[in-house]
Amino acid sequence: MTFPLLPLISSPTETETIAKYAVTGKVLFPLGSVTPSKHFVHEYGKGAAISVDATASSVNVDKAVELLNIGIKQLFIDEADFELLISVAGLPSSRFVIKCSDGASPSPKVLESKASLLFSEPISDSDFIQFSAGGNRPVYLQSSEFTEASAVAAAKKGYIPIINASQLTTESVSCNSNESLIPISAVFIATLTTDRPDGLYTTLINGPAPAYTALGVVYSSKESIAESIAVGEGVYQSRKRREELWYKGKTSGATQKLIRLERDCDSDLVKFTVEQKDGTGFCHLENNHTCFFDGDLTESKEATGSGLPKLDGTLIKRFESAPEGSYTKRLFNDESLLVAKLKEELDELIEAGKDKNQAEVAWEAADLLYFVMVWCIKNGVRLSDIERNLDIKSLKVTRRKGDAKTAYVETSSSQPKTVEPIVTEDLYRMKIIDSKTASASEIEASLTRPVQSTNDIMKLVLPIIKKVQANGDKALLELTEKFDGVKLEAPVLNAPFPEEYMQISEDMKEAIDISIQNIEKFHTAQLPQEKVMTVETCPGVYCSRFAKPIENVGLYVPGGTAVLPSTAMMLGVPAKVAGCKNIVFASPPSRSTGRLTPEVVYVAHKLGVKSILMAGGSQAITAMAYGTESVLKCDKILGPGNQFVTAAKMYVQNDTEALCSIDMPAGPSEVLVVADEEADADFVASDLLSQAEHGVDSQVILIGVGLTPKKLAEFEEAVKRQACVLPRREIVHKSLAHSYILLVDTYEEAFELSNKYAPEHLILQITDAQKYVPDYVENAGSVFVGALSPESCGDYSSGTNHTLPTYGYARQYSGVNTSTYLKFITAQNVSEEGLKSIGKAVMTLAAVEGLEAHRNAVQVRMDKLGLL
Ligand SMILES: NC(=O)c1ccc[n+]([C@@H]2O[C@H](COP(=O)([O-])OP(=O)(O)OC[C@H]3O[C@@H](n4cnc5c(N)ncnc54)[C@H](O)[C@@H]3O)[C@@H](O)[C@H]2O)c1
Ligand SMILES: N[C@H](CO)Cc1c[nH]c[nH+]1
Repeated sequence: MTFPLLPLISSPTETETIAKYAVTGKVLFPLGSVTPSKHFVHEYGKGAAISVDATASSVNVDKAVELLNIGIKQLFIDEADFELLISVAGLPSSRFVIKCSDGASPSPKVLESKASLLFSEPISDSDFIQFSAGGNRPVYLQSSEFTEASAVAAAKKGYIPIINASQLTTESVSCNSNESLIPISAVFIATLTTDRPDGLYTTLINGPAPAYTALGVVYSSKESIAESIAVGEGVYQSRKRREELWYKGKTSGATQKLIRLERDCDSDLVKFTVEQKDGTGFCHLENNHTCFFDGDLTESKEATGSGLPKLDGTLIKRFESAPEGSYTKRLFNDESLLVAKLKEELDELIEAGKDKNQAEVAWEAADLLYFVMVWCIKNGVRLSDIERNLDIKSLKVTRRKGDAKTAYVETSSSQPKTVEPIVTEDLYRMKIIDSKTASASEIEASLTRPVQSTNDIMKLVLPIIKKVQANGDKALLELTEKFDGVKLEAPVLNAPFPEEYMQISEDMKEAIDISIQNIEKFHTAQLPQEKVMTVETCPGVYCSRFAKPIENVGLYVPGGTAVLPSTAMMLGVPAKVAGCKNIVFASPPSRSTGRLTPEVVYVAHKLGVKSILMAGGSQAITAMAYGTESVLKCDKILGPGNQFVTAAKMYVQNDTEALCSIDMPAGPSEVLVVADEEADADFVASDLLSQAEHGVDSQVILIGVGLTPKKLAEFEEAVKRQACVLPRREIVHKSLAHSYILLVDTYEEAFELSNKYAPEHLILQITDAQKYVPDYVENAGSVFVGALSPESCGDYSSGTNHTLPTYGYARQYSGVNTSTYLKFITAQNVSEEGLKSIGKAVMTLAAVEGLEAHRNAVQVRMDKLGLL
């Protein structure tokens, strides 16, 4: 446990005060005094953890993220802000201290979280035990009226008192010249216990970062601890002479600077972190830095620890006085040599990794780290500085994308071009590309979907396909357990489906019924107008075409990150309208219930589905394509899904053994919204977000036509405002990171870009939107015309289908429709008159192809009829 006191320091500029109380390991600044900057914690922390008190004025999500991202350990907030910052924005609760209202218990949500608590009055002992979760959760007590007695009493009870630094002193009780000040040593000592007969505290002495070497074990008394804090040095208690304090190094010169003071979990062991005076060790044996070392006569006292800390210690000595002619000295003096070595070693490390040779990677990494450390020491940076930066970075709550800068990206013609990585810290910001100033390649890159490497996915999917082909139902059960965490007895649920599997509310039934009705109406209208379409192409030649449903269809209803009963309707209704004989659903069971989504089962029941395969991903597609003991082999597989689903669909449609076709590659959802100055920012934002929330690989594009900067800002603000309160904001944040706003001057330009992108959904929130449809739309899965036509209507209830081509396939594919479930068969009936009309033409063409039997098939008939 750390020091049982948190000093409140009025400003980060009070560097002396911070240094004085850094022994506690933590400081608290008021929000108003903090101007966040990249190196804030490094510059102002003096090695202590910095927290910020924002209870006086509430913080918004952006500010909280900014503070946490620069390495602020904890943010003190009012309980009223818990909902927005933690429940809604999803920031990690462990990074907050919640100020609870006087006299009221913290809400159950707060108590279920990992947040620390702050009270302004002591609470009852039983509440303390409950709220602190038996001592696991830090509980702070803040009061401007603390006296030494009340601060000590609070610390003894287990609180961490927060006391203004102006009320504190590092002087010991006996020397405290100002009695109104509270000695921090008194608070620390009050919490200690000991079961030693001499009343002393066993004390562990540790070196500082980066080695944190245990130097030795000594003993402390209350007096020695108070004195150590007062003089800022290592002072301990001599066991032989109780009246004497042991000022470490007083005679030998091996003094210690006190860095940090802590106690262990049951407060009977004290830990001092100290820095030995340069060139000295702790152990009485001359060449030993620490007592836990065999020592040898050549060992230098400073080069402590092993690995990087040892290298750090050695290099700093070499930097100060490297022997002439040593390689390290040469490196320190010859910068171009050092830079060349850094690059050379990095290349060698990369090469070693390509060969997957572990011993060689470790070897080369050690070389590289050596040169990196030389570079850092030359620039005045120690290993402990680097480690501190790593620790600060580990406190970030949002990260940059981590893409390499363009100069470091290997480009090959097969790779889509990328634009500069998005390096904004803003959570819900889309990158803006102004077509007037952006290069053609930047515009093109903004219209490029996140790359999905088919090869990489195929490597994962192929073993699954093979497994299901070889082991059928057994493989399905294993894979469902592996990927969906559900252990099933059997992989298929056959109709009639048990009532208990479709328990849904009346409201839900009504919503499904209305939607099915509309989808059915629209898809029935798509059936061929006549049963048989016949054309007399020339006298006596009757050509006709009629449609027949595909007999067995397998419909995939996604169920990974969201349950999509709407997709069950979109796929099932047209199958029923087309007249498919056997309709099979496949959908992964829910992790939490281990069952199918009841709404999906209800839809299946309403549409007369034959069976439901309780599996997802590529295993479900394989089972439907090839069939298993209990899964019917399907002639066509339809439905959207993630990359594993899409990859498996692509595979089976190319395998003649499967004899199976697919609807289209329908992958991650996407939308392109065209909006002008008249558009309602809230409508536009809601449409963008409704697709961004589908999955992290979803992409949304906004094309702004003739927007003023004010309007653009309104759009951005609306996106941010709506996004931060969405339950799936984590997904939204990730998909917005590869989404763009493109600015153009004219509607024509907007449609040109949109047609190039070929979006799954195109939403037109522009003046007179209907005027542009259909003439301006060349490529799109489905179009939503006008401000009052949100895409959600098409997703669920208007009647159009939501299974649509993504990834630019709208250039050549249509969305799912009734004819997707039909095959069209042609027929002809040729009369004598017909043979007269075309017989000679057929014979002439057959002859030129050298296909005599073809020619003869006409000739024998015409001969018998006497037509030749
Ligand atoms: N284009 C459209 O018309 C349309 C319509 C609706 C949904 N969608 C899209 O469908 C997708 C649904 O994806 P989803 O993931 O939520 O559900 P999903 O049902 O497609 O995939 C979930 C399955 O993936 C498999 N899986 C997960 N991790 C795996 C791994 N590491 N290796 C192998 N298999 C693994 C599991 O079997 C799991 O059951 C989303 O991208 C959404 O945007 C598209
Ligand atoms: N927008 C998705 C098609 O890309 C379909 C869907 C289902 N549920 C909600 N939306």
